[in-house]
Amino acid sequence: MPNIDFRKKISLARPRPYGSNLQRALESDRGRIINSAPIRRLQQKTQVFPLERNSAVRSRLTHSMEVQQVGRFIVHSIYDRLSDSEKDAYGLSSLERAVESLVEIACLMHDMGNPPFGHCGEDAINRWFTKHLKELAPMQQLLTGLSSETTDPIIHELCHFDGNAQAIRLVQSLHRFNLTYSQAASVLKYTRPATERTDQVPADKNYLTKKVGYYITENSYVNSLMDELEMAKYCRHPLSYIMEAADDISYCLADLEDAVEKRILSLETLTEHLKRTFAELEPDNRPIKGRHCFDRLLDNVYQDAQNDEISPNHKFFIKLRVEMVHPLVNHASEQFTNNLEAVFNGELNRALIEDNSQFHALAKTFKQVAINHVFNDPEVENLELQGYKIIGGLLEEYRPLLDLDTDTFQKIVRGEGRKLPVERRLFNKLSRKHVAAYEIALKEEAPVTNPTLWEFYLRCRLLQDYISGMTDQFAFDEYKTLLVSD
Ligand SMILES: Nc1nc2c(ncn2[C@H]2C[C@H](O)[C@@H](COP(=O)(O)OP(=O)(O)OP(=O)(O)O)O2)c(=O)[nH]1
Ligand SMILES: [Mg+2]
Repeated sequence: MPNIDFRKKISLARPRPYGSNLQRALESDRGRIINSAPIRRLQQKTQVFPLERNSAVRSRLTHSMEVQQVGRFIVHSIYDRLSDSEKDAYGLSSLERAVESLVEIACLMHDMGNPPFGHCGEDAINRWFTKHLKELAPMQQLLTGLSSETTDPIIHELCHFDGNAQAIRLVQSLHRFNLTYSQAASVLKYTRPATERTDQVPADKNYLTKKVGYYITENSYVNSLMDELEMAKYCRHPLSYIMEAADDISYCLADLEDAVEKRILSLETLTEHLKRTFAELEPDNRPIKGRHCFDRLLDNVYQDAQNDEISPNHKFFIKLRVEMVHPLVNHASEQFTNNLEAVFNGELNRALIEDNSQFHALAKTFKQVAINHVFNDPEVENLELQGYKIIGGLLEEYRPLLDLDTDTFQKIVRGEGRKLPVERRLFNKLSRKHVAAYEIALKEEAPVTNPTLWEFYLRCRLLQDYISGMTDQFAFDEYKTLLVSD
């Protein structure tokens, strides 16, 4: 019998403990997240289409609500799969409500740290830092005085901004939500510190560490969380697999629905692309467990939709979702229970639905069609180029703050920057919350021995906090404002 007890992974423990009732503790986690500004900001952040005005097209918020629904469905499906004696044996019997709540809120939170303009926003921040970090005056000085062993990890981290790591930073350092460790761990998809490169990680953990998981500023928080929940190095919390599967299942269909809504694809061309892509991945075109084969299923969905006089597009996706979500959710839950020990230990080195099965091919088909026929649409790419320009342009505008030496910057922080009119005004535009996090981190014990390097690192993080916290529209407006005043 494997040594699995989910009560070790789902508990009341949190940084500042209180209360003794798990359900109440999780209700409080829900309340804090649902009522938080980072969640509200998701309504104006890109899922796929930057600066989208059509509100029928998904934003990060509406996407996250759909992920929440799929996550909940997977939890129910897992519970349906387990017998009472298995639930008892794994410590899951009395935890169904807790698991459901943890997964739902993890799903709602999963993109909380994403910057404006989606993927290209992350990339734009990293491009700017990769290109300019070593040119900034304090960094130039540090590079001449310190060994590369000291500076390389910091440089690596600052050039790898990541939405997932930023979410953990929001939870702990920027908002101090004091969530249960179980809730926070459910969103922690990767547990590689951002100071480490991928080639420093064991090969059997390559998937679990493919992206950075957390920054140095959250290092001690993540260490406590991992200790508390008995998570081994580079391993995950079991519930994060469910959140990840829910995200994968949700967006693979939704991105295509949005593309049809935006008339990037018609139903006819979409159907053809889907058939062709699936045939390349699964040439034998076997029936999907308990259903028709994919081609026939698509034809049926398409024909049915044509009979709808009001909205064939809407009907097409309702039917397609019914046909696809059920098998994919079943598959995710089956993978969860079939690999229970590896999932419990957080060492399953892949996503639940990525197992080279027919279901994996289905999800891959949808994603591939989006990559080949949606993400490269000229309108999308033009908007993304604007996104790059806006993020890069904003960082360039704020660059004077990063070129100051520590003492001069500290003067501005203390309100003594009269002789630095531009820098002082730029500083005043930053969020007070972000500045407070910078000041608090400076007062606490530094995980980096050189105080100048640590201060400069925190200042870069402050700028990344500010830029990544913007919505698409705010970033655009801010860029226009600063450009006009140039
Ligand atoms: N416009 C556009 N959207 C993309 C591209 N690649 C992926 N997407 C969309 C597909 C999904 O709706 C969404 C997934 O975004 P995330 O940033 O959350 O990435 P994912 O969850 O796959 O990875 P991660 O959370 O970083 O492990 O972004 C792209 O090249 N262009
Ligand atoms: Mg994501």
